[in-house]
Amino acid sequence: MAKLQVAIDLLTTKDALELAGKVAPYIDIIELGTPLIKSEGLAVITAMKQAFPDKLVFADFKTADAGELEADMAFKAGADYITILGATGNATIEGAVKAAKAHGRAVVVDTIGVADRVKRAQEVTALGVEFVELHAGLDEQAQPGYSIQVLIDEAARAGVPVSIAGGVNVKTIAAVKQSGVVVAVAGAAIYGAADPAAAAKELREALDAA
Ligand SMILES: O=C([C@H](O)CO)[C@H](O)[C@H](O)COP(=O)(O)O
Repeated sequence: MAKLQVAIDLLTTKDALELAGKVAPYIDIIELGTPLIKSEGLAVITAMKQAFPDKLVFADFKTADAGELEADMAFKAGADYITILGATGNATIEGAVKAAKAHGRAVVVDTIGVADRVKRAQEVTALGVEFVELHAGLDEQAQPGYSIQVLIDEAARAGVPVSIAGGVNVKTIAAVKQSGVVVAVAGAAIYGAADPAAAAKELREALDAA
């Protein structure tokens, strides 16, 4: 069963906790977006895990160096997952995996900036990461002609555990699931909705039905 991850790209702990409270019944993983962590620091991770101990908390660090140190910081704060950039060297990913093993947690590799996402996903899976996020970030999504279909096609041929992030919504989530992902990530489709709880419920139902 594919998991549903809400990406919270809000800027305050208060707003993030409020959103999580609305959508928690429908989601498996709570992602604290990179701007949120930069704005609020490690304390937002601790606050979220304390408020939702039964949810998996995903710290979107997008680490590019000092993998073991940053992963240790995220896990000590309460994160279940940390993201490391796939565009960085293997040593950074291996360091984060070492910290994850020490804490009993997991590393996710984010493919932002990677030219061949499928090849890199296969390479880093061999290093011990939990899954790879095939990701078109907010700036890439804003480019003319962007389509999530490229990520869906890549997921279908990856042959390793992947998630998709970058425009997942109620229209695309069935195709996202059918591509074989282990996690579907939805940010703006939930936090940008007039009724985030209703949006999360609709996504949950569409994901489970696909
Ligand atoms: O990870 C993200 C981005 O880099 C900013 O932190 C987004 O949360 C992720 O791309 C989700 O995107 P949308 O579902 O398209 O909002």
